[in-house]
Amino acid sequence: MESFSSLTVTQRDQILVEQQVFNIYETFYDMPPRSKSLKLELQRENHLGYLTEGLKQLGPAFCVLDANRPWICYWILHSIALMDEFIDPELEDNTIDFLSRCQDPNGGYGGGPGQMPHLATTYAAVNSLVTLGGDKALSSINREKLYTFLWQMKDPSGGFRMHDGGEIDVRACYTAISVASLLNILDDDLVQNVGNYILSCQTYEGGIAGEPGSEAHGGYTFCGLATMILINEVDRLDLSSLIDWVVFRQGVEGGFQGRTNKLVDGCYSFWQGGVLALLKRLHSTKGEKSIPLDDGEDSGAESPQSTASSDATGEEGLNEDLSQGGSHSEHGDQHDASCRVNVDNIDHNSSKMHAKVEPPFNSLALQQYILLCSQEPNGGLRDKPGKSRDHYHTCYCLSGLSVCQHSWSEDEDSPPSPSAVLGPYSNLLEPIHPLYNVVLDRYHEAHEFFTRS
Ligand SMILES: CC(C)=CCC/C(C)=C/CC/C(C)=C/COP(=O)(O)OP(=O)(O)O
Ligand SMILES: [Zn+2]
Repeated sequence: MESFSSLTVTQRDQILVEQQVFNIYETFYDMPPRSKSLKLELQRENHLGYLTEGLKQLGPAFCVLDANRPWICYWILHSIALMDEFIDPELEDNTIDFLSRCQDPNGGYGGGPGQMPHLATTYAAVNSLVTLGGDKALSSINREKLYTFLWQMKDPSGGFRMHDGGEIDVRACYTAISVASLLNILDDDLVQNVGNYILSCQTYEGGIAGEPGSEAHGGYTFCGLATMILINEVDRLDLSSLIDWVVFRQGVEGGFQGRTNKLVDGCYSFWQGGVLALLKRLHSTKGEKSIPLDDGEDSGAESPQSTASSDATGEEGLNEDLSQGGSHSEHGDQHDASCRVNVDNIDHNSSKMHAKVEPPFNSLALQQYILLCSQEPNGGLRDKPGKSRDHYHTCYCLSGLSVCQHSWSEDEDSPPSPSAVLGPYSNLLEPIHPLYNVVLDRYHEAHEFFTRS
């Protein structure tokens, strides 16, 4: 990690970088000989073409039985939004109508029209509509019925089921809490005991598993950490071992693996990179509020819990407390409200607002993996060379790229410095809200809409 951290990638170094990555692939994965036409440039036009074609296929002519169509909408729409592009108004209207037909009359969204509502497709549909933005999309969500659906999915143990009679896991907790937070319908009843469930899934390795007793995995670690932040109970996790676990998931190729001893994969650029972005924001927020980090001295600062409760509705953007999501006061007694977060592994020097924070992983090496190994020059992104592109990997590779570019700026209100962006500066994507993975300005619009309506 040390020698990777000291790498600087300039135009002059580009050929060396390509050689390095492809030597690794030839050696370890027996990939085809290195291509001469590799570029560190994001192939925006080609990605846009691939994504727009995919969205058109969801229209009335779509006849394949598929239980994932709101996901396909989200992966495509979010990827397009990350590139600061828009779809044409007719396609937008068709997409809103299509998602409305996936909405169950009793609340929540199914995988297609007439299918039973499911938490994962509900999350995907809501994020899609937030990404489209505008009154028609946002007001198409029946929030009252959606709340009823979320409540029906709540298990007496505290966790959530993915669907009626379905499995209880960390994904279900995240999708339920994320949707409720984004739509401003999160309350103490939904939050009750979720924290205990997530806590029971943190493993001896430090990452979070899908269910108690399973193996820590990047996807679930993102879901678990984001949920704990949204319900304002993040201090209950062992954040020190969590960050250790996630930074050691970056491989020599620059990409992240999802779990110990598995291959790197482009989609973990977001699941693992997003965890690091959340921890960074959490740390900055705590720094801004002078919460003691590691010295054991009482600064007289408010506890994270009391701070978040008082801020619950009035905050804005990434400078807001990441735990703005809901009402938490009744459950504050479930854990020690004065407990201190041991986040000293994140950055020893950043108790000051806007202190420069170096990423605790090699951000340029990850961008290099995304651009050189995951990017298909003809459009779309993939797990790794030798695999085919798909909309899921396109979405999460681009989300991970955005997180790399934006999350470690000195001043979060200004664009990142060119040194944070690998390749031409035109590679810069839109910033996201890391708790929901929607583009930040779309989040702001939705936040404003659901606060007033
Ligand atoms: C919001 C939401 C629904 C999030 C889902 C999070 C997510 C990606 C969970 C991971 C699921 C999982 C165990 C994959 C392992 O697949 P694998 O064995 O094929 O891959 P691996 O070898 O990389 O572990
Ligand atoms: Zn993947």
